[in-house]
Amino acid sequence: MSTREVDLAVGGMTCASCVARVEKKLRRIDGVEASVNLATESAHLTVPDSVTDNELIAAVARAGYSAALTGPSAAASTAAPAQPAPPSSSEEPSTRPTGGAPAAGAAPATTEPAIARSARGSLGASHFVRAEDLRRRLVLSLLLSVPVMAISMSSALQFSGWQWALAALALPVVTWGAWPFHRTALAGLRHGALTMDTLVSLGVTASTLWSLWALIWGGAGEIGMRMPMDLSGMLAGAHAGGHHPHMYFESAAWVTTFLLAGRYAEARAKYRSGDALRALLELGAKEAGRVRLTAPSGSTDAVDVLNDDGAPRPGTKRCEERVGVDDLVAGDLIAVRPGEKIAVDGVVVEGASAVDASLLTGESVPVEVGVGDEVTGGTINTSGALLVRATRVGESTTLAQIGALVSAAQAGKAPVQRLADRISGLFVPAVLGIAALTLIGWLVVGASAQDALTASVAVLVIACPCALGLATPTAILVGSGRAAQLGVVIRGPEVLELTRSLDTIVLDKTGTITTGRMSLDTAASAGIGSESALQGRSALPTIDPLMLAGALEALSEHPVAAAITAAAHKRAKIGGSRLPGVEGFVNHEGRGVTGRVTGTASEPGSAREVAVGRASWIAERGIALPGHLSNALEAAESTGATGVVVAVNGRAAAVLAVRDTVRASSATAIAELRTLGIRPILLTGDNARAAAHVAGQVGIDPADVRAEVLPADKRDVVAGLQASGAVVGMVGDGVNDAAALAQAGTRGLGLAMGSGTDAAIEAADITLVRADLDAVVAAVRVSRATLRIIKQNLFWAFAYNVAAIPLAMAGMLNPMIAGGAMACSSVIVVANSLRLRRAG
Ligand SMILES: Nc1ncnc2c1ncn2[C@@H]1O[C@H](COP(=O)(O)OP(=O)(O)OP(=O)(O)O)[C@@H](O)[C@H]1O
Repeated sequence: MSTREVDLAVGGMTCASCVARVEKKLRRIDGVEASVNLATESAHLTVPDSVTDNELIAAVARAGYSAALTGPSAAASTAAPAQPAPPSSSEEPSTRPTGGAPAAGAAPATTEPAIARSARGSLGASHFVRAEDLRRRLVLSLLLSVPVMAISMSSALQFSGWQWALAALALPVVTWGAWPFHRTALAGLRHGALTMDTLVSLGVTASTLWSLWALIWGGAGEIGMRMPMDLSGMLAGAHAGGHHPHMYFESAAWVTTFLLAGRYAEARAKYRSGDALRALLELGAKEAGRVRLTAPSGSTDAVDVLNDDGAPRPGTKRCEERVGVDDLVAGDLIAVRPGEKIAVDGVVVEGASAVDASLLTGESVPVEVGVGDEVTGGTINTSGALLVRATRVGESTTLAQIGALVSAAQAGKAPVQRLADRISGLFVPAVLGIAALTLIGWLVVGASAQDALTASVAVLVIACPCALGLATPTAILVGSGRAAQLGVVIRGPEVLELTRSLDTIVLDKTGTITTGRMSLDTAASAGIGSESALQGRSALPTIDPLMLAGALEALSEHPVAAAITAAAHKRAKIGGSRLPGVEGFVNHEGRGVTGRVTGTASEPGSAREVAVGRASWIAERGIALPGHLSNALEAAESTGATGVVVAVNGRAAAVLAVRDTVRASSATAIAELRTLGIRPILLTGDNARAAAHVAGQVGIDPADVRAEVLPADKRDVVAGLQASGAVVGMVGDGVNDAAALAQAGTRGLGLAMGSGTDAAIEAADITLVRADLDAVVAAVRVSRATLRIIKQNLFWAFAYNVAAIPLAMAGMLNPMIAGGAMACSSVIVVANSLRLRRAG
């Protein structure tokens, strides 16, 4: 059965039991897997293709909540949201066909750009509107509740007819102020759902109705009557006796006010914790200069206007127009001026410049790009003008994918949270039962109806485990938002849990501890002619091994290869020649490259078998290293360089030393990992001497260096450490690290450098947007802090409910104190989670 993923925005959920209810309804549809998140008000679903979006939306509606589609849908014709799109998406819907049937009527078609747009526009908007609404209700409730409390508590203020004034002041609070609770309670009840709001609404309604009864029929409304209320009376709650039944307007009003305060704090936290994600998405360009080409013949067909490598043909007319990024498609040509942000992921087809990717990767040095180089959306073109052909636009750009990863992390649920959801799903009926038992129990032992009702109202109000529902999501929201701010993208909340027990971190060398940008150290190399010697000659008697190696390495993507090719190109330029051609190129992963280098203009017809790679592999091929080359290799490696051997026609011809620089932050980051109780291990495919040199520079124990490990064996090193009981985190960047990253993820964590290859990022649990080991420390710190906060939050929520219910049953808790204390626990939980904004 083929399935698809769907994301819904779910409106109206207020408590953990709402979450349980929506999940239950969705899961009732055959084959549907649902994960609903209260904090992000969203649902992530895996559904069989046979189930339409409308069925899903209807299921949520049946549970008493609203739903609208926000994420991918296969069926464009059924993808219209159940409610009109929020007014924030003022732009007209995209009209570009997406391959699906056009959406019927005026409903906005959910084309990919439309989704991207709505994700950006509505992110946090609903939280903001909700927070504003709650703020208005809170302010009015507070203004009215203060005099209600003052009059109730001080007999000096109890003027003639004060009871009626009290009722007049309290009624707007318990009706309009508490409306958010009543509304969701009623919506739930229509479908037989008992949620946390049912409890709150019941508590407030019961105390209000009781008070109205007392006022009108019970004699409490008698003009001139006074009703002192002191602290002991409040604490004694149900036992505060008197000639007339008590009124509880002040309780109802303050319960509402406290709860509104808690909900307001929560809505604000949700809005603010989305800030980091909004900031990330804001990084993207909003507009771009799209270039339309017209051939002299008037044709605009690609074949007529573009040459083979995608650059405009000479003589074509260019016309540039400013368009929104949502209107771009892959294949569009985009002009990027100096200082402008690049709007898409693409390939440079014309021009050269330096691109500043610091926003995305934290790498402060701009990278030189020229024709054929890839550029990433969100980076800034600093110097020259570029013409870029878009390869990925909108949702598929690197930037959008990072954003999607962050929101997926926020929408997923940690195992601890599932537990909290399940518990609260059972909690409501249990509490209603306890409240009923309390009422009956007190009546049976002969208490007055007033005492019995007060105790049972206290149970209802105290039991609302709103704090329980907030404990995990708020911590994850704030924690993963904070992590994103620090350049750490966490794939899912379960990842947070894993960092707790992390005790070993395996660090790849090239590109992780070092920058991964290598250059040839000509002084340390041997067997290649010096440049000054070359300049005087027109043609070489025998072609230089560096040129042969450079020609071959031009076809490899390894950092070592890039360094050799760059040096060979430079030398070719000086000599006024070009790199020779190559046939039969083979890449031997983690070892080197081989191929046949064909003749140059000066030596037509000659061809040489060339191998470039690590010395041990060259030796395995039966090629011995003469003494002077062997000395050169040793000398280069002992200073931390990577030495590779060039063999021509079965004989070692040269040793090339390439050098990489250790990242400035690596040593301090490794020291900090140690203070976090994590043992750093260096894992590299490079030679043992270079590895030991780097380990010495950054402070890794020589015993913890694993060098000359082939890519396939890197996984085994991680597995071996795991077998010895270690919980391993692996940090890597290359394709050769992907398997080890995935292995680490089975019982620990895989962390990929954001500057690394897609394969590494795909395999990792955490992506470090900042190419710095500092980010690893930040990831561990934030994750540990988040987990600690989740546990504290759960403790507060549980301890509070468990301890308070018996008190309320015993009639020792006045409903007002119960409501206040409960709101406090929600505020404690939210405030506790907000502490994560400074974590890391
Ligand atoms: N294209 C290549 N040209 C020359 N030598 C190569 C090439 N590819 C690999 N090698 C040799 O094999 C060694 C191991 O390569 P591998 O890709 O496994 O690790 P690495 O990238 O150097 O280091 P790390 O494992 O720290 O990322 C390199 O140090 C180099 O000596």
